[in-house]
Amino acid sequence: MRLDVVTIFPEYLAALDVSLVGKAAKSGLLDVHLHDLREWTHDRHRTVDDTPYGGGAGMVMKPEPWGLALDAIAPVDGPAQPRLIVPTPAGRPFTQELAYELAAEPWLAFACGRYEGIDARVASYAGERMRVDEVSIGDYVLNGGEVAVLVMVEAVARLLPGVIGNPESLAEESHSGDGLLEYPVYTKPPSWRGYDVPEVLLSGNHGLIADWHHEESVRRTAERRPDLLAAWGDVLAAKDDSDA
Ligand SMILES: COc1ccc(Cn2ccc3ccc(-c4cc(N)[nH]n4)cc32)cc1
Repeated sequence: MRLDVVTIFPEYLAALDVSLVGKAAKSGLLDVHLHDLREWTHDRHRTVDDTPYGGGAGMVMKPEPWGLALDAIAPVDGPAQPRLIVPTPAGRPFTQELAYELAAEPWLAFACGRYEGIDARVASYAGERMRVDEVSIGDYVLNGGEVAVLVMVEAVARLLPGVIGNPESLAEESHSGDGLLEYPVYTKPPSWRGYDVPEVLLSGNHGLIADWHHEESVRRTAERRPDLLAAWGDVLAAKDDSDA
């Protein structure tokens, strides 16, 4: 997979060279290209923002540098186009499902906005030749898109074959598809500062352990994410109807 990231703070994305994503990049599973948006400015101050039409606080990122950046990275007459991901508080939710979808793409480009966002015409212009998704990583407000890109790149990269050591672990994770949160995990020692590992996990009885895992997942989901449990209940009800 090729990844292009355009930002006015390329140093923010240095984290992509670390750990899992860094390993994927070094092993050729990921081909990461970082770009400084100011490369595509031509005034003395390398200006990337201006005041918003319609008034309002803050500044908006000018469309011209973004248009030049997109044309340089993904030429109009090029053999392929990337899927463009634009982090924004006003975007569609980033979910594990979307992470799997993006992991199947051969080429992703990420546009990191700052200020109050990017001139809306940039997404329209890009949309003429590539799929554009405006994506939110959660209902809270960041100062820019860089952190959101780090989140999404990590969530996507770990799904690529060969990136993480134990692919089976992907199936058991929270949000991995059964709709429940992950059960609590333990390792040695069996007793630590007065806290003991649940007996069942030391029993070697795989059936009881599986039951305990499921019960703990349901308990945690009911406690922390009742919204997921409601959805899970609907799935079960639909399954019962179809089995009836
Ligand atoms: C109109 O309201 C605002 C508009 C933009 C901003 C700052 N900002 C600029 C670019 C940018 C990209 C992503 C995000 C973001 C994404 C999520 N889930 N939270 N925050 C924030 C971003 C603040 C507020």
